[in-house]
Amino acid sequence: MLKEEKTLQTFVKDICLISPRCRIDMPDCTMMNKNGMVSKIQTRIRMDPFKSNYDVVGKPLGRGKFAVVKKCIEKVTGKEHAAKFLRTRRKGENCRMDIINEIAVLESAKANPFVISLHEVYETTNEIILVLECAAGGEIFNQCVGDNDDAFTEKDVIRLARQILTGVAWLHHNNVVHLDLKPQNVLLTSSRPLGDIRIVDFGLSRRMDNVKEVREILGTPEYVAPEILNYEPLSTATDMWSIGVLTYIMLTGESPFLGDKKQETYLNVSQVNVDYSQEVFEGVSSLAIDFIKSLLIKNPRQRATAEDCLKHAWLNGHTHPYNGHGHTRLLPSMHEPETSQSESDPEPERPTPSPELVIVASYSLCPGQGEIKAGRGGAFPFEEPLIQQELVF
Ligand SMILES: Nc1ncnc2c1ncn2[C@@H]1O[C@H](COP(=O)(O)OP(=O)(O)OP(=O)(O)O)[C@@H](O)[C@H]1O
Repeated sequence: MLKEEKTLQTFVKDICLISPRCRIDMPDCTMMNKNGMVSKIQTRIRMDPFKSNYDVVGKPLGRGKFAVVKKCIEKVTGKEHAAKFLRTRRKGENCRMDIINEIAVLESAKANPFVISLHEVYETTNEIILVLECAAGGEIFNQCVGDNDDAFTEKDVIRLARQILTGVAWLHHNNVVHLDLKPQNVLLTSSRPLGDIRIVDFGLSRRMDNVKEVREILGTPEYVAPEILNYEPLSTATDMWSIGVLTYIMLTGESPFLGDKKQETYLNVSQVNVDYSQEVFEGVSSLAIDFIKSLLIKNPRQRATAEDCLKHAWLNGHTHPYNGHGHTRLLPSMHEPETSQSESDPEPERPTPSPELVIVASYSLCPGQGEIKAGRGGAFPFEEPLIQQELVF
């Protein structure tokens, strides 16, 4: 057995034994509001100028809707980090508490080897800066849409999926749900040689303990589970759906539910309209397909949990041989997204389009940042997260 697998197995065993060592530092319940957001952090927020302590280098590592992430070097140590600059005001509202919640989740997951680690926090008049471990290999998204030489082999996907599941099992065991797992939020410590995964972006995360029910409209259309569209309670199973989608994309390079219109995407999700054909899964083992099928199930209660998944035969050395290419898929060429934005600014806020679907009461969208092939032919832009609109308890 490989050393890394051994470590993973020990780690998973710890989780399964509900080891007290694995439990995250539980914040006082009074520090948690009723929608599962944590409002108390332990990290000291620094008010001295970030730039006195760090040099920002190169072009941005990535952008989100309200954040830009830049590589920086800590002056004292010479160590590389990723600084996430988050605007505190969004659409005219003070969103500081959302950022505090993100910090709290990162803090509490510091013992989780597959969650990005938080080094320091700074605050200025308009933004909060999270100084994070730098995941130099970038998003797994890039390798999902990369050409054949960059594409993951099934063996790669097995190793990465085990890491994602181990990280997520840990979160779930500690009552944390991520709610925005997608190929842009799973990073690599290095791309060549292929490194280890780091889960990022806990901006939508919630704690499920001491919360009766969380029903929110959030997530990214292609990855959201049917219960989100149906406005039903969210749970750890909601993340498991996204892992099913993520695995499908890593193995095939295709997004299983993506349609050419948002309505079509939503319909595909709510009808669990998935293409498991030979054509899409050329050279992929039947166990891999069986694994995905255990996750893309409409009823959240019937979906495999992260711990179930880690015991699945596909992740435990029972794969069938790969195709002759040693790659999981043959990808069409895909172009990089164009950007005319200045490097230092986060994406500008876009006007909220009018609602397009009855089942999702209202949501806002911003343009895609990349492209991936839709499950049913054609390349369509990735869609950005739905913005939470309403909470019901
Ligand atoms: N620690 C890191 N190391 C390297 N790159 C990173 C790191 N954190 C984030 N990135 C890059 O920046 C991008 C945006 O980061 P992140 O998803 O955390 O921002 P966000 O504003 O919360 O995003 P969203 O709008 O999707 O919620 C990521 O997709 C990734 O490409």
